[in-house]
Amino acid sequence: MVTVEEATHVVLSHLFKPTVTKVDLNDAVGRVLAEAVKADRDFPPFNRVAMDGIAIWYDEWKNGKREFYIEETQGAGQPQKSLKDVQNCMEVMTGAILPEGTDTVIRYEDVSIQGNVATLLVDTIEEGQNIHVQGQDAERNDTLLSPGIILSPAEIALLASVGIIDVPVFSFPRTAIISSGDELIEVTEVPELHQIRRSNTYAIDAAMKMIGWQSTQYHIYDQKDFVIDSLKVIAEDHDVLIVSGGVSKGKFDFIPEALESINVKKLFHQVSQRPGKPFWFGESKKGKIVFALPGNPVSTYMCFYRYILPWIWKSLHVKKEEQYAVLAKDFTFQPKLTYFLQVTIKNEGGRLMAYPDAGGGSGDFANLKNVTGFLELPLEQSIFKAGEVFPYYSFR
Ligand SMILES: Nc1nc2c(c(=O)[nH]1)N[C@H]1C(S)=C(S)[C@@H](COP(=O)(O)OP(=O)(O)OC[C@H]3O[C@@H](n4cnc5c(N)ncnc54)[C@H](O)[C@@H]3O)O[C@H]1N2
Ligand code: MOO
Ligand SMILES: [Mg+2]
Repeated sequence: MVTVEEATHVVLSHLFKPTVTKVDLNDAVGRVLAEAVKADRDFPPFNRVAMDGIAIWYDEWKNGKREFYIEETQGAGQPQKSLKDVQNCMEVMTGAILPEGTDTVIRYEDVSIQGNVATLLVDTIEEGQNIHVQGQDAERNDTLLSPGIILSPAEIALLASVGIIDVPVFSFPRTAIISSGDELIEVTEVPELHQIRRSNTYAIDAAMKMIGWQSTQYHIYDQKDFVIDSLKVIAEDHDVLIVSGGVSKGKFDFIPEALESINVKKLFHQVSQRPGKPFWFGESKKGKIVFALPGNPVSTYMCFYRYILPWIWKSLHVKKEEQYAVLAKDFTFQPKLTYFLQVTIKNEGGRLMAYPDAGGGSGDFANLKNVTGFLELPLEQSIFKAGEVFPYYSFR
């Protein structure tokens, strides 16, 4: 048996090496950027007029000039124009390149225009005002985005602006989610009294889909040879196997043995945690990773969030901050195990308060809909006081 810390260390030392693939910019949100992106031009690429109005040469105003003859208009999308006489002005529109021979923009609200003459209505202006200066936000060749960023709408805008339509992203591993157990039937079937519809693989698949990770689902029955043959075949076509069930002490819990018989080396079996103690983890000679999660639905679910999610993020070079929350009510847990306490998070005055809602054990997956995640309560402690801060893992 290993501790949660040891298990975490082992899991995070056996990462998947992602390949780089290209996705269309329109499909890239939520994906993980695989290469650095540099500015192809300055940001902004020219001195950009930031207000609709007139552009003047500031020194003229400084020398007392308040009325300016309007030479012409510089619109957005027009090549740069030139002020012929510094005593004059040019009408300018937001988004236009600042005309040559001008250095200051005055808003329409601050001038009165009669015929071709603009007269200032304000007493003070500042040199260079209302201009978004070339290179102010970033310079050409500056690194705008680094690999390992999860692309949000903000990054999509940057990619668009530098002309990247085929976005290099890390690909997820080819992943199989495998349920095991003779009691489990298809969602579409009507169960006999002793049967239940399988739900774990759907939950895991859904959790994966939320981050853009696709998988294929399989089911295997509790016959040893069938388990061995099935796992062998499935392992051929996948980089990662996530198995649910069949890893404990039961007569029909063949998964660990079957995995070792197909040369998946056990890296640990059993973690001093609740739920999810029978968790088995291994790697094949070909570098295929196997997470064999305990079948109780809450165990499967929590092990996914506690181990597999951090594992995939680290594999894809994504840096995720650890989250913490404040226990909102006293709680006691005596066994010498790390306890994953289901909680509902409420933001109270900027503090994340975690309200315990432990549910009815690791078979009670109906409780998962009531909570937002879990607190990790350390093994060496058994009395947990309101106000103490613990690592928080979110389901949402
Ligand atoms: N003698 C012992 N018995 C058990 C121990 C132990 O240490 N000694 N550990 C218990 C713990 S903790 C857990 S967790 C379970 C883990 O069992 P398995 O991984 O072998 O899982 P199964 O036996 O196949 O199933 C357990 C339970 O979960 C239900 N299940 C499984 N898969 C699904 C699914 N896809 N959808 C919905 N429900 C599923 C299954 O029907 C069982 O009720 O072992 C304890 N026993
Ligand atoms: O881990 Mo078992 O996970 O308590 O049911
Ligand atoms: Mg079992």
